[in-house]
Amino acid sequence: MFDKSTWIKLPRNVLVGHGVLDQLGEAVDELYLSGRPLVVTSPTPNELAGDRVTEQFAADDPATVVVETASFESIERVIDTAEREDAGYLIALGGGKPIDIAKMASDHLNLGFVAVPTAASHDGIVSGRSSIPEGDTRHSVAADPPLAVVADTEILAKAPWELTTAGCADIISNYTAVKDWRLAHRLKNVEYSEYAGALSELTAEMLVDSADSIKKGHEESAWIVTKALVSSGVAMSIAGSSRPASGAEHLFSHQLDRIAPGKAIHGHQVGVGSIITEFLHSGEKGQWSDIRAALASIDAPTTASELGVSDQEVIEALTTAHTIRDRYTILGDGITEEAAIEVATATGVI
Ligand SMILES: NC(=O)C1=CN([C@@H]2O[C@H](COP(=O)(O)OP(=O)(O)OC[C@H]3O[C@@H](n4cnc5c(N)ncnc54)[C@H](OP(=O)(O)O)[C@@H]3O)[C@@H](O)[C@H]2O)C=CC1
Ligand SMILES: O=C(CO)COP(=O)(O)O
Ligand SMILES: [Zn+2]
Repeated sequence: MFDKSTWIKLPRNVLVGHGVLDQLGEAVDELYLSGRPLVVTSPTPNELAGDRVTEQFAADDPATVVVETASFESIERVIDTAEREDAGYLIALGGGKPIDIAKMASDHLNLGFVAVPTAASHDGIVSGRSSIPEGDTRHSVAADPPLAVVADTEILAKAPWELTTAGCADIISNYTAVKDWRLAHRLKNVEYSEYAGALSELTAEMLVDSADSIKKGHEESAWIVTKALVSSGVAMSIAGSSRPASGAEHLFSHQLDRIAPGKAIHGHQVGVGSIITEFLHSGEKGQWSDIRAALASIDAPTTASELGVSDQEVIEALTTAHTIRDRYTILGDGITEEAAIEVATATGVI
């Protein structure tokens, strides 16, 4: 008997381009949401665009909640505020932090949400996953993706350049994420989607091919990167997991978040992780130097010192990354300190 089935959840409206923030109200109207919107944002995005968002919903008496950390406490706060303010739907305005928090809160509340990214810093903008740290672990939780995404390249282009290069690096890391996924499929029978894997790789390839056009101060860069982030998020939605965009390079990054908190941003850490894990996959003659060159060409860090972390922190993150979650990768059940030092040295990361 044929017993396969799939359920792919995707946004209904995706607007990317110059000035599209002013079409947010129109994009939301088309979703037939009702009631009062609750804007979930963080301090800087709220200052930059909070008023431009709320004024489009003036007739519906919008409320705002400002969160500062990506944590389960922040999610609780948003849930409490939404209940107290009797919100009908949520609008996430900001980087990955408010978007992930709104995604989880809306899932809990059974309310729709709309994403308005102010930084092209990672591919969680569109995905049906939230990534929240808790103690010694990190939860990648399934949660419905946004009903609409409104990504204004004028705003994204004015965000700190590092946030855009982080988004590029998050996409470049798809190469190794897909290798890890295929490995886990072969060795551990993890379910693999050819379509999601191919889309994820194609997204990375297209970004690398456009690397010459990705330059500080050019709105075109925000356009290229945001389209790639959307495409990568769609790959995750098709897969029903973050596997197409998160392998051992992400485990390494999640560990660095714990070992050296606040020193480097997500996309930059996964980029450096990708150089290392590509070397582990394919050895000295593999494509690790192509990944390093692609990262360098868009101004993303390629070494521990450019990340602002110590060599020892890199080694600790590499040797412990496999413990952070149950996700089989090229790190297997862990690599030794000697192996970590060797690969980090051979790739010039330390
Ligand atoms: N769901 C998923 O699939 C994924 C989720 N993530 C998660 O996303 C988070 C990382 O995303 P990231 O975007 O870096 O995190 P943040 O939302 O913390 O944003 C990074 C920084 O940029 C600031 N910022 C945002 N927009 C602008 C702007 N336009 N101009 C100036 N500053 C701005 C923020 O300000 P302020 O401090 O005021 O907020 C913050 O300091 C992590 O929690 C990570 O786990 C990452 C990848 C994928
Ligand atoms: O960062 C991500 C994809 O780029 C999400 O991955 P995680 O599931 O590892 O949090
Ligand atoms: Zn990522």
